[in-house]
Amino acid sequence: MKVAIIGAGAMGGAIARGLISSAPRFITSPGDLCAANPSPRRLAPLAEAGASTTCSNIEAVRDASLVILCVKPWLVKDVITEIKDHIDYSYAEIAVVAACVTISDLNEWLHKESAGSRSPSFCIVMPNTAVSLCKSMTFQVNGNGTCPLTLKAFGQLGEVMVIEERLLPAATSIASCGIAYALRYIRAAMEGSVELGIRAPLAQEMIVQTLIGAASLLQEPGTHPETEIDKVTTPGGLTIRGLNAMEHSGFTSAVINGLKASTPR
Ligand SMILES: NC(=O)C1=CN([C@@H]2O[C@H](COP(=O)(O)OP(=O)(O)OC[C@H]3O[C@@H](n4cnc5c(N)ncnc54)[C@H](OP(=O)(O)O)[C@@H]3O)[C@@H](O)[C@H]2O)C=CC1
Ligand SMILES: O=C(O)[C@@H]1CCC=N1
Repeated sequence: MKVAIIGAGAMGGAIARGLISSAPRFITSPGDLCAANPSPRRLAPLAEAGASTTCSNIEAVRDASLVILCVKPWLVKDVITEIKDHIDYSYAEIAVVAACVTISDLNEWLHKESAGSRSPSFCIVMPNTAVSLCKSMTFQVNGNGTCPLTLKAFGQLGEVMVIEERLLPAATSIASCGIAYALRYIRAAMEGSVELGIRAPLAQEMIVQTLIGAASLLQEPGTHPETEIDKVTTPGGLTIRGLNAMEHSGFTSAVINGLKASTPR
């Protein structure tokens, strides 16, 4: 089965690396993947990993069963116009990875006279950059049909939730942008650690393991962040002083404001 990735930038490249590393679970071998990008420099590492690469979007989508479109949102319409006549709507699925496009936009852009009234199977997919390590939180909004190939592909690349379109803006902010917010917390904690005399690489190791622990605690059934925080905060102790100082600096408000600011309208 051929998978085409159109746009091999940050996200397309990460998806390609994730699919290659998870072979043979979705693609049988790296050669089943064809990545297209205008500048060859993005393609070189994928070619080295065994994927087929091309600067022609049309060549990439020919005979593909799954087309994953990963270009900037404002290019989606033009790229669809370029490739749609070369995609066989009778079997191919189209997964569009782009913020701020809607199912209604895609319905209109994907329509082609030659297909009569046949609509392609398509969906919007919103992963985060951890797809490259198969640890993404990905959302899928189906436009037409259930898009089982897309679900299976992204299921190899982490967790997938099929959601309603109305939830996608918030979900994008929480997880696709949110991975950057989590990383910014880590950077902030590293800066604090350096001020406290810990070298940055050692601080990074300490903080990352602490966050893995925190996330793992919350993966246990029936728990909640505040329940776990209560276990840490000795009355009159150290942690509550730190938490209160963070709140005086607006920690919770900063996070809420950030999530709201990055929710597409
Ligand atoms: N980055 C992220 O974490 C996330 C991104 N997204 C979505 O993914 C999409 C891609 O974003 P991102 O990967 O960050 O952006 P990038 O700019 O990193 O990648 C876009 C790629 O598309 C290529 N490109 C430009 N024009 C065309 C074209 N006509 N045909 C084929 N490829 C083309 C670019 O090539 P060149 O560099 O040669 O111009 C570039 O490699 C966006 O719509 C974004 O909303 C969604 C979730 C998370
Ligand atoms: O910042 C952005 O617009 C893209 C979409 C979600 C994550 N990155």
